[in-house]
Amino acid sequence: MTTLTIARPDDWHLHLRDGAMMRAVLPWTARDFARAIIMPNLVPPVVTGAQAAAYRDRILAALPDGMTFEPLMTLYLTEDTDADDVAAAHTSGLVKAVKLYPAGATTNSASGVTNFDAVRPVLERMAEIGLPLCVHGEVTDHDIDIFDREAVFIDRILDPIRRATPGLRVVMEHITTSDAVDYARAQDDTLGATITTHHMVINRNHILAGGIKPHYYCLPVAKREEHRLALRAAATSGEARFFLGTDSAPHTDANKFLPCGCAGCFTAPNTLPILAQVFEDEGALDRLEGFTSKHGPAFYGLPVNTQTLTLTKTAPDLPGHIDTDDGPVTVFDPGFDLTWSVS
Ligand SMILES: NC(=O)N[C@@H](CC(=O)O)C(=O)O
Ligand SMILES: [Zn+2]
Ligand SMILES: [Zn+2]
Repeated sequence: MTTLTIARPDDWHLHLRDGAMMRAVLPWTARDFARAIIMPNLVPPVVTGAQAAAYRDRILAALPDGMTFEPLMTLYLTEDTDADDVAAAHTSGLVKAVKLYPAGATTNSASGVTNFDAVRPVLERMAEIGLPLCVHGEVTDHDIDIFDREAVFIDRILDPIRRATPGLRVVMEHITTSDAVDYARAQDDTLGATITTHHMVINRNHILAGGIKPHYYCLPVAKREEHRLALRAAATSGEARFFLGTDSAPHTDANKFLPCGCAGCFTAPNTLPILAQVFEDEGALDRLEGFTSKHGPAFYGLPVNTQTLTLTKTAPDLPGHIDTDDGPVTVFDPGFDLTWSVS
């Protein structure tokens, strides 16, 4: 196969940041994706409907002329979140999901949730109105090994929340383990799971063996090879519960190369060429469209994009880094030559 035309993809988990960083990264997403679920972990976080509306306006104002892109806004769940404000933001069509960060789990999660009982009223309201909860699924307990934090979160937090809140639609974001794949497969269609580009490509050796590679450090951290293989199998399986959320999370190189460097891989520019390669290697190119363009809209109850995107079998011309007014940002290096380009 030398060309592949698919419904235009969406990204169901994206960090666009704000200001200079947003201006630099937004065109790379808008180039290949029609819509994206926009993560609310700004500083300060996007907590209220009014803040989400203002952020949406800033995104649209930063979109270059001639490009179209629809930001799907989310609210950052805190223990003080007002259920009425959430419901109003949903009813108006502004907000498509609420994001749960366990406090301290990841970048800019300090305002997240520590006491999960405190957010019960909001979760119950969300179940009533059909508003999905997107979850960063890691516990933050210091006595839990960082490689086990996702599996422990499923048992201790996620499953109890789902049992206590029947009907709540939940997206397990950026899953990294076979435990998460197995859990997702055992649930009904109120549960979806996003898989990133980079977690299908790297395992923990890529980060740690032969010298530390800050550009491969993200959260949840990449796990053993058996988990990477489980994620690739899930993504390429054609099962509707699994869909693309790149978690493209730009940080300047200066912020990656610190004694305490930031977590995140910047994959917006080359996600589609990488995914085409992964799906081709797995003999599943015919399932790429489901993963990038159909399963996500079905979960969120949105139409599939009517525009299309065509991939052709030629090496893409993509930058190794992009320049921003805050400094350079390195693009995720998959470690193999790309053979598919977006035409
Ligand atoms: N994935 C990451 O490693 N980082 C994300 C936060 C997140 O999605 O957890 C970020 O905002 O930088
Ligand atoms: Zn996260
Ligand atoms: Zn993220």
